[in-house]
Amino acid sequence: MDTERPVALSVSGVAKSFGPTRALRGVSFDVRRGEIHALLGGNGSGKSTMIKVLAGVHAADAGEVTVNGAQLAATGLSPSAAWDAGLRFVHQQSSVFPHLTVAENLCLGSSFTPVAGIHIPWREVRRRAAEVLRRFEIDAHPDDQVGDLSPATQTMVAIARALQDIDADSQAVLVLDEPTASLSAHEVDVLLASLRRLADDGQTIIFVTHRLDEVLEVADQVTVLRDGALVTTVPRAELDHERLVELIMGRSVDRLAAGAERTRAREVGEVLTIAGATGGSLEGTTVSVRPGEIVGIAGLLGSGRTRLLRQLFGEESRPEVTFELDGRPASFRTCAEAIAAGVAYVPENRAKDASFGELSVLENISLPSTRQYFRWGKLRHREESRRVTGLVREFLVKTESIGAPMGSLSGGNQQKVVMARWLSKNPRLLLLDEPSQGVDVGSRFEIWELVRRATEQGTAVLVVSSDLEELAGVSDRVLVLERGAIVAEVTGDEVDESNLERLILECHV
Ligand SMILES: Nc1ncnc2c1ncn2[C@@H]1O[C@H](COP(=O)(O)OP(=O)(O)OP(=O)(O)O)[C@@H](O)[C@H]1O
Repeated sequence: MDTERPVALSVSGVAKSFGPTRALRGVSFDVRRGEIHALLGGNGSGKSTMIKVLAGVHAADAGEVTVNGAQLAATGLSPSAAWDAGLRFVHQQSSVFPHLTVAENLCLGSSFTPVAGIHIPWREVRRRAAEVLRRFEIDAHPDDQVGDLSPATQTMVAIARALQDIDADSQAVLVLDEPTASLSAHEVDVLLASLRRLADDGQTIIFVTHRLDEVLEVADQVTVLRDGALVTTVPRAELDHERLVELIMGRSVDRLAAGAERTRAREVGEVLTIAGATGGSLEGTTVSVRPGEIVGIAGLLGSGRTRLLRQLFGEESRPEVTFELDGRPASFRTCAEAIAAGVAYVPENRAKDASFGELSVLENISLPSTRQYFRWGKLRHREESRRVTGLVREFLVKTESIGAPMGSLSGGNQQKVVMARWLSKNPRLLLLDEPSQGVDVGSRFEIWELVRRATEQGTAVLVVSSDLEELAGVSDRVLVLERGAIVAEVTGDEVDESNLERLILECHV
């Protein structure tokens, strides 16, 4: 990267505390025009806080932000001042309006203002939206309601919305908070290629990610935070995977190698059987999952992966598909029925579907287990606290205390709390949707170790992940889904990243 290029964004001495938590400790770094700058750090290291300070969501306690030469106090930056200075954001929680259509979302976020008086020129709004969708290769229709789209597609719409009016001359700084977290490999490629194109045209981009391969592929510069402090800003060319991990975690960490010592299903019999959901060469067959088995579910976005998990958890029904759990019919009508039968579900959108932001970490972990702490009509607080404290430690949750509200935890730490909640219940069937999303490189391995320990007790696991390296690494078998049907099964040595990628695309044709 050309160090002669002008500095587009300069962050200087930014500090922010939440009570006793020092989320940012005087962080400084520069981002040059036209570069892709990765902002990295472990869970709770301060990345989101930094972005929220830049966006004017949190007032910093100290520091300055200079955007294209205009100096702003980080202590008093408002959202409108950030916008006027040219900062654009796509936050972890999708920057979209779920109840509006794609066209309406794109229209609201653009400089295109319908000017025909009281009549909104819908045809023009839709035409424009269709063009943006095409440009960003988003598989959606202008009239689709955004809330009905998968989280991945919603993220794509949010990105398109932030980027649609930005051209090389506008000198905006685009900040993306984990834009690829729920995207499949193909979508990640599409997005990274678009970002590269934009940067080559002079667009400045900052992005946060836990996927280090992306950083090595696309970033020009890398800034690493640890415990709220700046570790370093370095050119990507000076880094490899191991060095990056060391910078982020402050120690080396084994790459996810869960496949190497996978626990084989030991018990005989089947925990789960699925009938009526097969197609292609598997049409008419029944799929089963044995105790202790980790079965991966692969497929393109919209192939029905999440839907299958939701059906199993009683959140959706499809009459032609039937399940049996331990030999008993298990087409649950409600989540309560599923939980009572020993099913646990960690959904993809944990903030919306699995967390109670106002409730404490303790309550979030204990909720489905509260009954076990009652003796003679009294809640045994001490026993509950002791157990939750142990889980928080085991799951590497970074929190001020177990009484802290869930909403005060960083995204990755909330994910760990949801995992702790369900794994501690020793479920018979564990459903995981993108379990490593937002979890840092140091915690992934440990989380999979905990899942593996559950499988040793006989828990059967169904896992959806867009990260095919991870899926191949952790799964005993992988089922490939296409249009809601299980169309292929990959076993043994065939369970490998490139094989899965090829098969998914072949099944899609
Ligand atoms: N609103 C808040 N109230 C209290 N503490 C907060 C709040 N927001 C963040 N924190 C704390 O500040 C620290 C930094 O959190 P932040 O969300 O910036 O981390 P992060 O690097 O984005 O993590 P992740 O990778 O998990 O998203 C954490 O200890 C977090 O618990």
